[in-house]
Amino acid sequence: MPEARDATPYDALLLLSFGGPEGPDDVVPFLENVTRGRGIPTERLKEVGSHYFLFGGVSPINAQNRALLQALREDFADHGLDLPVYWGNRNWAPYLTDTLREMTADGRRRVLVLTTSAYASYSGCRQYRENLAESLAALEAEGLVPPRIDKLRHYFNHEGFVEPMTEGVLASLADLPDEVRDGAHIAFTTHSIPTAAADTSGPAEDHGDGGAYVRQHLEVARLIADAVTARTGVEHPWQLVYQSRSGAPHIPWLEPDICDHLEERRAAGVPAVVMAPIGFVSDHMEVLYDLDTEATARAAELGLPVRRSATVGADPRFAAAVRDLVVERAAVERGLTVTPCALGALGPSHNVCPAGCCPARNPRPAAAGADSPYA
Ligand SMILES: CC1=C(CCC(=O)O)c2cc3nc(cc4[nH]c(cc5[nH]c(cc1n2)c(C)c5CCC(=O)O)c(CCC(=O)O)c4C)C(CCC(=O)O)=C3C
Ligand SMILES: [Fe+2]
Repeated sequence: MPEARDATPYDALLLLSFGGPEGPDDVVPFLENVTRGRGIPTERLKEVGSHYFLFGGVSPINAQNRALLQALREDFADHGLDLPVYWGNRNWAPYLTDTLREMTADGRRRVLVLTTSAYASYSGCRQYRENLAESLAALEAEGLVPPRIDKLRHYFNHEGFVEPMTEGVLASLADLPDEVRDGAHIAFTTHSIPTAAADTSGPAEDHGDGGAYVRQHLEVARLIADAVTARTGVEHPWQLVYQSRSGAPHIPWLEPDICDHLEERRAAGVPAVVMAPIGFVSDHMEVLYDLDTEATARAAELGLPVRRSATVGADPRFAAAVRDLVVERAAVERGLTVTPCALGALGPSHNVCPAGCCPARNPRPAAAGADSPYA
């Protein structure tokens, strides 16, 4: 980790997230924003809308991003890192374009972006880069000169991301009844995506066989499982499984689904399961509905004790990891040699997405990468 608390040449950090509805009237317009031009069946949209209505039309994601924003500001202030932090979303207020307009008005010229997605994939990386390009184009059309934008590298294997989740799994195991704890299976979960998108995730050399998306998740699962064994002396069997599938049924998505997996593990005689949502940065709707509501009800029907472990959310260790990533990248941009933090075997992810990284089905301009039309 570079010692200097120096973010030069950057003059701001932008937290870029998904956004979510904040009341019943927001749900339908929010879903329209999410699904514009993506061909999601109406039935699926009604179903997902009902998940939000079950929680009063409020997604927890915005409150969680506000908490993360606060944790980042506190961490930066406590460690003498003088860098303002802004927040903008893809699908709901505060909208990315509005935030970038404000940053331009504040005189920010060199911005670093943190997305609330730790892994490579079209949905978790390039789509955010496309959103940035759209917003930059919109501001230019207003006659403004927006800042130059870079994106932080994927942080799935950063210790400040892995450690709080390891602790979460340990807490879930401790919370299980004594007689089933040592035999518990760990189901690491992430968002299902089309297998075609998984196979082309990450840079071209990672394509095929689930791509960088599956490989990065398998690595985080292994790191957590090994750390759990190191702490408890018990080797828990584990598997990477998927959740929150959408899209048309005839298109293959990553499987198995968590609910089918619970059923299959139950039939195999597993006494308990910890569901660890390593694919997500906070306890948003995917976690509260798909795991805490749907999968937990399925487990109850099966008579299978389950616990769901915590995501990193606004954990101070995650905020410290972001500071580390900012200082590291700033040093790289200044031409210094750094030792990036990366647990496990995959090594630190690239700083700049190469051309052809997580390609879109319908190519659109994307900022903050080697193929960016912006400086
Ligand atoms: C990889 C991935 C992440 C993790 C990385 C990241 O965090 O970015 C993620 C996160 C999230 N996804 C979210 C919500 C939704 N995702 C949808 C649809 C889709 N997600 C996809 C992938 C991902 N999604 C895909 C391939 C689709 C199909 C349509 C398309 O190709 O775009 C839909 C439409 C309805 C449906 O079909 O489910 C909704 C409402 C929320 C907000 C939750 C809240 O409100 O608390 C969050 C954090
Ligand atoms: Fe999603």
